[in-house]
Amino acid sequence: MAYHLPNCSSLQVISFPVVQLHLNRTAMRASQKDFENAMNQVKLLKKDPGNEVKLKLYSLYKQATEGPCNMPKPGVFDLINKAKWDAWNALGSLPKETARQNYVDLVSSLSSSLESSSQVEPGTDRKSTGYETLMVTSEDGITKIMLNRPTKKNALNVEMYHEIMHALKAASKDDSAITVLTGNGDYYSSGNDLTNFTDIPPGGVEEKAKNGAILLREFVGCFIDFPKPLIAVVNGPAVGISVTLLGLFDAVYASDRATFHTPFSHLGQSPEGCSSYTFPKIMSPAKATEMLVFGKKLTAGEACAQGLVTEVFPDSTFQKEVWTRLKAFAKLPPNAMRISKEIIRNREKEKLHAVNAEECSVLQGRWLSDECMNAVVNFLSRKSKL
Ligand SMILES: CCCCC/C=C/C(=O)SCCNC(=O)CCNC(=O)[C@H](O)C(C)(C)COP(=O)(O)OP(=O)(O)OC[C@H]1O[C@@H](n2cnc3c(N)ncnc32)[C@H](O)[C@@H]1OP(=O)(O)O
Repeated sequence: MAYHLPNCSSLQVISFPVVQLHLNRTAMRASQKDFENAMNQVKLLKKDPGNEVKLKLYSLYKQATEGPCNMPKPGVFDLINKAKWDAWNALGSLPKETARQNYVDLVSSLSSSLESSSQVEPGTDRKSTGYETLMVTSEDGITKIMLNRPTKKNALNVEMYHEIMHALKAASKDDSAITVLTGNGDYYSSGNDLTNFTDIPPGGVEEKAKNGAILLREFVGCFIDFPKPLIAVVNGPAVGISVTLLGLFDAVYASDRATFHTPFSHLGQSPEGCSSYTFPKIMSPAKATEMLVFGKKLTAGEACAQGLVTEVFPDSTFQKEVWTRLKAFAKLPPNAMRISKEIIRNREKEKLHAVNAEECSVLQGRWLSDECMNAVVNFLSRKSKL
């Protein structure tokens, strides 16, 4: 069974074997017809039901067709197969007939809740921007880069990292005066997409970690080098790399609903986005340690008091107030703003690139640690959240 498909989301990674297995089964029994109908319905679902549900479907399918889990437990690094094994094994000695019935019931509930959904899938207008994971617009002198995976809390998958770099490079050359990064939906961003860890290349986890470090270094480098005023409009909670990068922005406006959380130790990881350098400078070494080492989550007000956030607005008026202000900023002479940013930031650039390189190298090692692997497995098998 192929568990890793190049350039596929984790959702496909898990759903594919389920569908393939379904197609291979031909044995007929009394309620086999309903079961087969349900298998076909799964393939027709228009909206992705999410990994948790797909693991449930997988486990029920296996239990219904093969009985209790009889496979050896996959290794800790084999994330997808381990999550699937855990789900199947958790069904214990559930009888085959019950599993089959539960599978049919689950598919039926999914069909009614997902098929009838009139909610427009976010990103449907992506053809107008050419991006899969972003909405990029340019008007009133402002290029707005909006993270657009709201159903995933705007988690940054590999494609999004590349698209943000592309959008920043384009914005640095377009005729807008300022550039804004914000999020679509209730989150600003939940940080690195933890399913990025599941697509292991032929060179194994070492190659995966090396590629991740190269990508991260290039990604953060784009923020260090960005030449125009760069403003974050933090519309909701921010996690991980979406928080650390804020130290490289020129202004950060936040809704009072936003929170700022960098749970690196909880994830067996270490700081990135130059935060090991910018945060102690912005908020003092001790306050930076509380955030980056102990994972203390800050409210928007606290982040403002620490200097990470420029100003906080009530959520009810956030968008109106912030965009009015940004439109006024965007009318200022663009060359003067660019030159002033340069004089404020340029003497730090070399240092920031060196910090970025060091952080990426340390993280490369962290990604290979048991602490990190276990945290990712726990999230993917839904044993833990932040
Ligand atoms: C290569 C460069 C690497 C750079 C290094 C970066 C490091 C970091 O950014 S570390 C921070 C990583 N982020 C996290 O650990 C957050 C993990 N997510 C959560 O703990 C929770 O999802 C939450 C607290 C952010 C939100 O909880 P809740 O409101 O209960 O919503 P759900 O958990 O149901 O989430 C909805 C949907 O979104 C998926 N999702 C959310 N965050 C992530 C994520 N970071 N990675 C992958 N997927 C994420 C979640 O799985 C749900 O999906 P479905 O189950 O398919 O509905």
